[in-house]
Formats: sequence, structure tokens, C-alpha cells
Amino acid sequence: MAEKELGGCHENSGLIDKNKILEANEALKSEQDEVSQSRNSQYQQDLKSVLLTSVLNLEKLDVDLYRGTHHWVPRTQRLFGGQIVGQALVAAAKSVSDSLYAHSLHCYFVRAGDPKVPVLYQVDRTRDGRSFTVRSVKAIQHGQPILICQASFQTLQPSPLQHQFPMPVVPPPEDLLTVEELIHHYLSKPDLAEEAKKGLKKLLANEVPIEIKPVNPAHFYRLGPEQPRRLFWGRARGHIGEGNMKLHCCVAAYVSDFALLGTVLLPYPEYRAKFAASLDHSMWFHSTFRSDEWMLYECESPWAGSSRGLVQGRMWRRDGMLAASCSQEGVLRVKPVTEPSKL
Ligand SMILES: CC(C)(COP(=O)(O)OP(=O)(O)OC[C@H]1O[C@@H](n2cnc3c(N)ncnc32)[C@H](O)[C@@H]1OP(=O)(O)O)[C@@H](O)C(=O)NCCC(=O)NCCSC(=O)CC(=O)O
Repeated sequence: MAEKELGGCHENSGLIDKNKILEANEALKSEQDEVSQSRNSQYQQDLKSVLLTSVLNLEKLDVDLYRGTHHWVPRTQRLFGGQIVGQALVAAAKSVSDSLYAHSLHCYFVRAGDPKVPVLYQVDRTRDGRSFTVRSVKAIQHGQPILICQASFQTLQPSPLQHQFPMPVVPPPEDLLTVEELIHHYLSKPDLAEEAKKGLKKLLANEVPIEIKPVNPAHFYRLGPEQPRRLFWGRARGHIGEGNMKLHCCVAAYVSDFALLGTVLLPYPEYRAKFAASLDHSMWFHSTFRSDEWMLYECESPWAGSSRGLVQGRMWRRDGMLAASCSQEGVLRVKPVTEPSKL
């Protein structure tokens, strides 16, 4: 979402050297040390994550019927897909026993969510099995579904079959800048294009409940033609604690839709999104994790065509364990960029 709102910033110098980006990050990091320190001390005050206290804190209206409210609404003025998926998973999880773990979900976004009214979540107890339990959730506004979701839960079971891809090697989050720190840096550039400046200021005003550190800011802000792949460290703002694993999965579902679809645009800096919306979203949860601790989010788009783009994501614990995978297809209609940015 964030990169889309920037208004398709690019420069014509071609690919950017990764080492130069890391060097630039290093310089920026010391520049912004004071800001970071105050942020860290704020974090250490143990502020409860707003995801926990507000976004994912659904109100029970009746048996298997819940109401969710909004925290952050994107500039598109349609509800953030991650919020609807996260809330749907919360609703589903409320109807299964504590001994079950969420292992997957599959959703279609069938209508744009209206930020002016709350969302109702209606849960259907599709099946309770011995190992697996399935729930169907309909998210409803104005009497019509905006999302349909199937979520599956499993008892913990041992397995001799265990493998995963290795985690990509990237700088640790401590060596990188947050999105806000990067934006302050870009805003300090005197020759910044007006359109980009406006986009950046709007981004700063966002109260996104996720903290993000792009591994390569050039990828995050589409500063040149790139392979459709990008990585960032992300975590829920504020403290969640050990809590229960289902809740961390709900938070990860919220985070997973952030900046996923924009990966499709990376090879095309000459275009900006005119209309972009996720069509579907699937997730698989693999191991335990803390969503309020840094996780590496790897996003790649293996295909685009017919005004659609496919994106696959992997969330890694910083110790190298694969925590979750996700997949999404989105509709993307583009228009040529008229004013190149000078970020
Ligand atoms: C995907 C849908 C729009 C599909 O519905 P329809 O098939 O009726 O819509 P559509 O494709 O015909 O039209 C959508 C917009 O594209 C325009 N449009 C249609 N055909 C076009 C064409 N050939 N060329 C250019 N534009 C075209 C329409 O005028 C309209 O714009 P206009 O609307 O301007 O008139 C809808 O199902 C939907 O809104 N689903 C919810 C999606 C969602 O909210 N996902 C979560 C948020 S996204 C998210 O969180 C991730 C992220 O953003 O990164």
C-alpha cells in the first residue's frame, strides 16, 4: 500500500548498487540516531499494540457473530485487506478450542470495504474433525459480503517430515532505517518533486500499526527498474507478549497484506497504479512466532498479466525459521508516470 501512495516515484539511473544503499543506510542511520533512540524508549514503555487492543479486538454481538472497527484506512478509502483478513481469522478462532492452531486460510475480497461503517463477521462452523477443524467466515457490510474466508485449524502433531528453504541473508533490523526515518530523509532533499513530497507527507501522517524497515529502500520506493522481489523487516507496533499463537497468526495476517501487491510494480517504474486491489489472499502458518518481534518479510511476484499480478510472500523469524507463507493475486491497472520523482 505504502509504495502505491507515493505516486510511482522513479529515477532514470537504472539499477542501484546494493552496497551503495547499505552505505547510505549507514550514514542515514547515524543521522537519525536521536529519532531512533526516542522511538526505542517509547517502545520500551511497553505500550500495548493497537492491533491487540483495537483492530483485532472484536465485539461479540451473538453466537458466532462479531463486529470489527477500523484503525488505519488507506488513502484509497477502501478498507485495508489485511485488516479484514485479520479480523475474519479472529472471528473464526473464537469458535475453536484452545488446543487448536491456525494453519491456513483462503479468502476472496469480493467487494470494497466501506470505512464509514463497521464490519460484521458471521462464522459458520463447517466441520470439527479429529485433527482438523474448518470454519467459513463472511465479512458483511450493508447486508452484503465484502470478504469470504475459509480458515483451518489443527491439533499439534509430530512429524518426521520437516524441511524449509533457507532464510535469505540480509542486514539485521538494527542496521536499517524505519519507513518514517527514510521519509524524513527524503523530505529533507531540496529538489524533491512536489507530487512525491505530498505523497510522503501523507504517508507520515498514516497511523499504520506496523513498524517497517525496508532492506533495500530503493525497492520499497520503486527508485528504478528492479526484479519483482523485495524484503523488509516488520513487526506489530507496541507490545503483544507471548499471548496465544492464534492471536499472533491474526496479527501476521494483518501485516501480510501490507506492501505485498506493490511488488508486482517493481519492474515498471514508468507506470503508477491507477487502480490496485487484492482479489484473494491465502496464508499458511508453519511455526510459532511473535508478531511483535522483527520478522523478515520476503515478497516476490512470479507472474503478471491480464491486469492481474500474482505475489508470494514468506515471513521468517529472525532465527531463520520459516514462520508463514502467503499468496495473493491482485488487480492492477496502471497509467504512465508523468513527473519523475527526485527522491
Ligand atoms: C476487485 C473488484 C474491483 C472487482 O469488481 P468489478 O469486476 O466489478 O470491478 P472492475 O474491475 O470492473 O472495476 C474496478 C475499477 O476498474 C475500472 N475498470 C474496469 N475495467 C477497466 C478497464 N478495462 N480499463 C481500465 N479500468 C477499468 C472500473 O471503472 C473501476 O474503477 P473505479 O472504481 O475507479 O470506477 C471488486 O471485487 C472489489 O472491489 N473487491 C474488493 C477488493 C479489495 O478491497 N481488496 C482489499 C483492499 S486492497 C489491499 O488491501 C492491498 C493493497 O492495496 O495493496
